[in-house]
Amino acid sequence: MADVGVPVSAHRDRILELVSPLAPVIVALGDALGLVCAVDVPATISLPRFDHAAMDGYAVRAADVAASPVELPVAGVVAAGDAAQVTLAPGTAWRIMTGAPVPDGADAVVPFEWTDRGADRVRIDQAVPVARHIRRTGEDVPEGVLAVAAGTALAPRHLALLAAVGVVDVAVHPAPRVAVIATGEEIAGPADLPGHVPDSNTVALSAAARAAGARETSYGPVPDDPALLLDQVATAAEAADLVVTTGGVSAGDHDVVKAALCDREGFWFGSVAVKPGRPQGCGLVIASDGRQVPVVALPGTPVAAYSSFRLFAEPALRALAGRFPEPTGRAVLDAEVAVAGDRTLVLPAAYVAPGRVAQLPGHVGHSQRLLADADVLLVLPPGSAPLPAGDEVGILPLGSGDR
Ligand SMILES: Nc1nc2c(c(=O)[nH]1)N[C@H]1C(S)=C(S)[C@@H](COP(=O)(O)OP(=O)(O)OC[C@H]3O[C@@H](n4cnc5c(N)ncnc54)[C@H](O)[C@@H]3O)O[C@H]1N2
Ligand code: MOO
Repeated sequence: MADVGVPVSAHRDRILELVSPLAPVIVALGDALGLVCAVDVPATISLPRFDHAAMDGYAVRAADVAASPVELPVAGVVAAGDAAQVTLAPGTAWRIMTGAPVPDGADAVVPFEWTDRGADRVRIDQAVPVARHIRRTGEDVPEGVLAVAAGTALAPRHLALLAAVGVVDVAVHPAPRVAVIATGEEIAGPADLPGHVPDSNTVALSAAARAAGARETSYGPVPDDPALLLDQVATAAEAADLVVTTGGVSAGDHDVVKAALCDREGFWFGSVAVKPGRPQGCGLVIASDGRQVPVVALPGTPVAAYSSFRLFAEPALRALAGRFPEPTGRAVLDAEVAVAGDRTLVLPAAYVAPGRVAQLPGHVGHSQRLLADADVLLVLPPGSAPLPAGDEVGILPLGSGDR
């Protein structure tokens, strides 16, 4: 009887042990989207940078307008961008624009709507409390205080905050470089030969790598020649942080990846208790600059290749990019689902309502059609009893367009 294999989590952990976050690089904010901040970043200037008006109106002393309506002489106009710091004499007002520095001595801004908008003198119809419509220096983020913490995956809102606190570049873990190598005589040979199979794995895994935030390069496909495969892996490792192969890992006479790498120190090939995707492998090769480059060897069967990429290669990419831990998606089953005995079962499913999923009908093991139609992959742990409707299960989201 076939070996059931090691649990999915054990194989993922074996791969994660081969991986550590890539050394930080400094990039301009404009190039940092999606990358993970490698260090705590403090504010280099306060936000706001100076006390400024939050409304167009008149800067006053609140005490001078307490008995409104009152009329005050207008000393002049301050606009956003004015460099000179002006002073408010008691019993006067400065006409002030949103974003302009508040004159020394002023402690409130009266919006235009509560005045007659006068130029030389202004009638103020309503009293304002001290501090009204003034944004104080550093009230959002004081200079020197943490703005974005190490480990943050930089989204547009983080980049905006960093820019606002005077940061122009940031130390990040770079996007990992992934090399994808498909294998197999039927993939590598001339397309017009009978028996040729289009290389869908290179397309799928390159795109999945990009969707996971990596930069991908594809090599091959490589025919069933172990020496050629070793060459290609070595070439790929020179310019990659992770090498992913597909095919050639099971028990056939021409299983080229296994044949080329299984005797290498530190490589493991064997069965993982998951359906699809049982035959798997992993290990490290050394690049000429001394870098240890992890190799994740996935099965060739296209649905198994894709789901195994999500289960085993994507966590490695996240770890290289400094992202921990893996987010775990959950959804509720809308209908009963049979499980796979002693293996984890990965099944294409669709949302029937927000947060509720159902297995796609017509599942026949390795359907690329169902994978394309699905919204999520259910990840159902080993077990014997079917999972009833209403159970919460783990999912790998597939998304619309981003996965
Ligand atoms: N005697 C056994 N046979 C098989 C076992 C086993 O345990 N004992 N495992 C089966 C399972 S499960 C899987 S999954 C496959 C995996 O085999 P390989 O990783 O060696 O993959 P290949 O044999 O190279 O290809 C399998 C299948 O996928 C097609 N393929 C491969 N690469 C691509 C590609 N780039 N694009 C599109 N399609 C691809 C290939 O033509 C084959 O049809 O082994 C089972 N056998
Ligand atoms: O385990 Mo394989 O990937 O099912 O066919």
